[in-house]
Amino acid sequence: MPHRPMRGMLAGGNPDMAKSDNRKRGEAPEVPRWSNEVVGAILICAGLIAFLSVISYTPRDLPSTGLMEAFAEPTPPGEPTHNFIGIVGAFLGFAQVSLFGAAGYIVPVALIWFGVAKLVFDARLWPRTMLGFTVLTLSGAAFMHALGGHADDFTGPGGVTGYLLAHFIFLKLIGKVGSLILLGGTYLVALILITGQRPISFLKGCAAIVSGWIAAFRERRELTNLETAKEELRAAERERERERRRKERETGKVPPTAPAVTPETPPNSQQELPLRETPAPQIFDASQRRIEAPKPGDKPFERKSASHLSLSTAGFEDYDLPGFDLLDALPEEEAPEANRDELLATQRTIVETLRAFGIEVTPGDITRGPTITRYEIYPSTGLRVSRISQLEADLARATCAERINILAPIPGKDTVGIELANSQKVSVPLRELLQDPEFRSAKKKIPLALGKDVYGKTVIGDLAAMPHLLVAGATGSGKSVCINSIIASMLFKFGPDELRFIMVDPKVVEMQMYNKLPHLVVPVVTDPKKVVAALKWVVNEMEKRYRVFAKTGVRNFDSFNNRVRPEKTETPAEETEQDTPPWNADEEVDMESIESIAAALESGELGPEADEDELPIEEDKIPDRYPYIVVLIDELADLMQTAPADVEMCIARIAQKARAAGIHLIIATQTPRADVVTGIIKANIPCRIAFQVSSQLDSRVILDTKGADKLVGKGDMLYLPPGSAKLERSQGAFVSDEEVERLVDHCAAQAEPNFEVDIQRSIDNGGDDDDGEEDISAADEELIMRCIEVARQEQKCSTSLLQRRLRLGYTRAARMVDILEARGVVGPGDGAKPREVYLK
Ligand SMILES: Nc1ncnc2c1ncn2[C@@H]1O[C@H](COP(=O)(O)OP(=O)(O)OP(=O)(O)O)[C@@H](O)[C@H]1O
Repeated sequence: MPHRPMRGMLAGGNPDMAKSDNRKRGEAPEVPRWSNEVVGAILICAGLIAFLSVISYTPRDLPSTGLMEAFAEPTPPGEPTHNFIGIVGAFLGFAQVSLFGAAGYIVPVALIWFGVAKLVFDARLWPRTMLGFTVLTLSGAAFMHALGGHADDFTGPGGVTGYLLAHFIFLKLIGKVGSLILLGGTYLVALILITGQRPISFLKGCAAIVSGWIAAFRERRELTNLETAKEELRAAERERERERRRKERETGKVPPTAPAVTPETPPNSQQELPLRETPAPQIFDASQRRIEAPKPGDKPFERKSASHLSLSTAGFEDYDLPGFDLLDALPEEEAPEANRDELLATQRTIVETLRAFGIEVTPGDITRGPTITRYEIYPSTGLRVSRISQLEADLARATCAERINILAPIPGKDTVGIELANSQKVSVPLRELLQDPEFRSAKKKIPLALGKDVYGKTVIGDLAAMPHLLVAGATGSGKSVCINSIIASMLFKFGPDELRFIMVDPKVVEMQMYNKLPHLVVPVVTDPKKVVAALKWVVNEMEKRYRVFAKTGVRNFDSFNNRVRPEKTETPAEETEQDTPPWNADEEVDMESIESIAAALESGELGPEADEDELPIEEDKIPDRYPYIVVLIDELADLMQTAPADVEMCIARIAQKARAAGIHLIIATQTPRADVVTGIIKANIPCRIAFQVSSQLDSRVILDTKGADKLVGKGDMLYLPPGSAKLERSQGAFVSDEEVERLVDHCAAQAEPNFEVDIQRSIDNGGDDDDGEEDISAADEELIMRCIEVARQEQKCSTSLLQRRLRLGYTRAARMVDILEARGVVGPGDGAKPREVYLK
């Protein structure tokens, strides 16, 4: 019944109130009474007369005699009356205007309002509405007077009423501003009482309508532009076709009588756009295994011969690398094959949904990976691929997918990919990846079995090339499993003499099972306060390695380990250096590490270059080979809470320079916030793995782009390989805790944990290699003297000052400052301020 709300509004200002009013009157049907209609008609007529009188009122229509003389304006003789209602209208208009001023218009509106209510809706004259109109008229008149400022003149814009109310009450009591606020408010309240409408909702509604119009207008304009562009494209194609046929006719290929066929396409329709010629779609099931089972006792890697390792195997000669048997056997049964009909049905749904939105596409290949299936589509010519991405939510609804990811386009391809999670996931056991020839390839120095991509290709990273890795994802997304696979990958290839771990685990639970590993340099570090010390030790170790490289004339870790070693007992070192090339001539030249060492020498990182004696590396202390050092940090957030500046600085220093020294960092976090994974850390760790995160913002923190928020969890990951901007989506390798335990037990049975007591002490002491003044060499002593001289001259001392003046590396300069403090030459540190010098 359309009249009900209107009736409610007219009668009581509120439709609900009108209804309740009806209910109160009982169940009997309401019979309109003739008196209501008569009263209604009279009120409407009176209202119209009053309204027309007031809108056409002019004082020139008033008679300029008698009482009216004071109010009338002179009229040229013979001029007709202006008022629509004649002389009566002139008087009526005068009455309304002089009584209520500008608010005089409200009176006829009220009369018409009540008239319509009575006549059309048979409503009662609801007292609240009458009260509303009265308040509206009075407050309107008083407001106009207060606004007009005619303090003692009742011919002002508020009429007599406005004058009396405003002048004698409001302006006197609350001044002009107060009156305007109060009267304006009262006016608004009266309007709400009458109409039952809330002005804010009303304005909001209006704004929504206007913004809807604007959006529709924009969309129409965009569509028009698109159609114009397409039409131009089609015209150009037609023109080319005509030209081609003309040429063919001229060269005689087509008989001149043959009619020239022009592909006429009706304009303005996406559907009629030429669809591209595309290869026939195919279905690939990449989730199936293609690896043959290894023979019992097979290993991914065999230990290198003792002769090759020279002296480096001390204590680990009999170390036996783990074999495949330590991992669970791959299930005999293959994963269920993809259901072709189901895949084709989903593809049809995708194509039809897009078509329903006016986007014409051709279906392409379907690839079923272990976790997701990728449906490729070929967009028609001239279609903006971003239009497909905009329909993400609609495609998710149509395919009933929980999460959907649209690659528009698939990097390196001319198709758009729509990725949907499989109803049945196929796990990727670590063993399957280790059996892959790529894992055993000699090209990868530190192979890491990461997972399998949607095309079934194994994703094997090389930590030596990365050279550092950031792994991030929400809790439960598969991070720990990934870290375990990474550690296991390394354990399968390296003995404790070839690779050592420093594991940092502030959460205490994740890495405890590795405490037995003979590969550990020190037991798993769990105290966040000691982590900085451990990292500082790594920085020192890195710088020490660089000094050794400089001393032996090699450029990097590989050259050092593969160099021809001097016969210590027979040949003096100098002669050997002359006789043998410093590095293997067949090796590729690593310009980066050369530059890195040159820069390190330049900046004094490797100690003052002029004086060879100052290098605290003695020939007989140079080891035969260095092991890789892999620093694993599980939960960066905990460390960043304890000592953000130190941790960030150490990570940045290691990340910048450690590659050529054979030191690599793997950092994991479940808190991908910008204050944890800071810009400095990200800039230095370009290689990343992201597991599922909760928001696009988190994804951007890890990968600098969205995508990780669209992952489906449990090992579904995005991998940003080194030197590439192309993210690879894959299913992470799965290794169970039992498998890891078996692997660790195997390694532990081969060799005792060989913790470095000195390093542990250094970490306990705060990260310096030298614990105290006792270890200061003669060369150091001379340097200390030079530092004291600088401090005395400058009457201030800081690490950066010593770095600058004596061309020292940071660690060395910081150590000098500590020694000067211990000797009482300089005062204690005070933030960034230089220290006080006691020696005057
Ligand atoms: N690659 C994978 N394949 C199959 N299932 C996986 C994989 N990775 C993880 N899962 C499943 O997800 C669960 C959670 O994984 P995981 O413990 O690695 O998460 P997490 O991100 O480390 O969480 P937390 O930070 O709480 O430790 C595992 O118990 C396992 O069932």
